[in-house]
Amino acid sequence: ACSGSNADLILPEQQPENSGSGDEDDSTDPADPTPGGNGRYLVLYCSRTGSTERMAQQIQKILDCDILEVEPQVAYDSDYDGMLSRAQEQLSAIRQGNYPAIKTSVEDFDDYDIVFVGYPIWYSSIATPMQTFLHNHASKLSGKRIALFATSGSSGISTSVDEARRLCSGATFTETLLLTSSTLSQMESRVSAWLETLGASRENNYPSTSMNLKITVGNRTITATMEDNAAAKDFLSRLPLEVTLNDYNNITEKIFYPSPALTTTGVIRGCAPVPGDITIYVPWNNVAIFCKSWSQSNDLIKIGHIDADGMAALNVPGNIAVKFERQ
Ligand SMILES: Cc1cc2nc3c(=O)[nH]c(=O)nc-3n(C[C@H](O)[C@H](O)[C@H](O)COP(=O)(O)O)c2cc1C
Repeated sequence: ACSGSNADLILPEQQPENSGSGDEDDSTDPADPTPGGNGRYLVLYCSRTGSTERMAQQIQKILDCDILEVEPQVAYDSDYDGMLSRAQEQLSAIRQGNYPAIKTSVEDFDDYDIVFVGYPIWYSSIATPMQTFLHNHASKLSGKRIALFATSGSSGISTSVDEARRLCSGATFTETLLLTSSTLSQMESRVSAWLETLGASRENNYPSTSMNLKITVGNRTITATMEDNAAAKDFLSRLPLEVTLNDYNNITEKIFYPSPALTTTGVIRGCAPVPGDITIYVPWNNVAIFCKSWSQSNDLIKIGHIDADGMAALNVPGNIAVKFERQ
């Protein structure tokens, strides 16, 4: 038999149901926090021995955003074996729908566009306090982008991603980041690279009240003002965004399909579009920027309007590559 070079791996990752391959990032196709302003980002984490906490602090340091620890009602066991059996009991209770109590709750997530959610992997699952938090806040997290990050001995993250998706079915999930015991030392570079991939930066960490868009079309920059509704806010939360606008209906509209579709839940419908209106055509989930006026439709939601003479840059035939950014 091979001599076990992995013999010192900790126990839990040997669980039969876990074939986690370790430290690769699993891409998914996608209050009352401590002071620091009402930024676009919130970092939530739970951590028993500090690894996930260090990762959370690293994210917070780069983004200069709010951070909040999710704490169990009853403190973690300092005894490792004791913690293993308690975790197993709690995980099986959760399977029966009984979530262990936690101390932490958040009033709402209105100020945040991306909520970072970090946890240690326990038996391939999300550590139990975070499972409770996600369960308790599922409806409040609906429509938010959630960026999962985790630490583990060596297990993969995919089982826990599936759990999070089940717990918060109304949220959208970004690419994730996992650090295992063998990659923890690369925390700084891995976290920075990940945040870059997500388009999360300190510069973007400002209140989501700015409704102004900058749109780059070739070498022209035009601007737009967004509506104050959930669909427009969802659009703003996706920025920066580079897309190709296609002609529709003989250049009546310039359209593209956001993926995933923008939220339209609870947003008042109905619009008689005029040139410059940025809308969502609800049956198809496409964004349509109107170049010409069109008749009133209850399937349209207005999410913004191109300012001043900006439409001159868009009202041209053919496909146009554009970049939307916050102003
Ligand atoms: C109850 C429990 C279960 C664990 N299960 C696993 C596991 O299934 N796979 C794994 O690789 N590591 C497992 N670990 C190790 C932790 O995931 C790892 O040490 C993690 O980095 C701890 O994060 P923390 O310092 O933020 O608490 C487990 C640890 C505990 C306490």
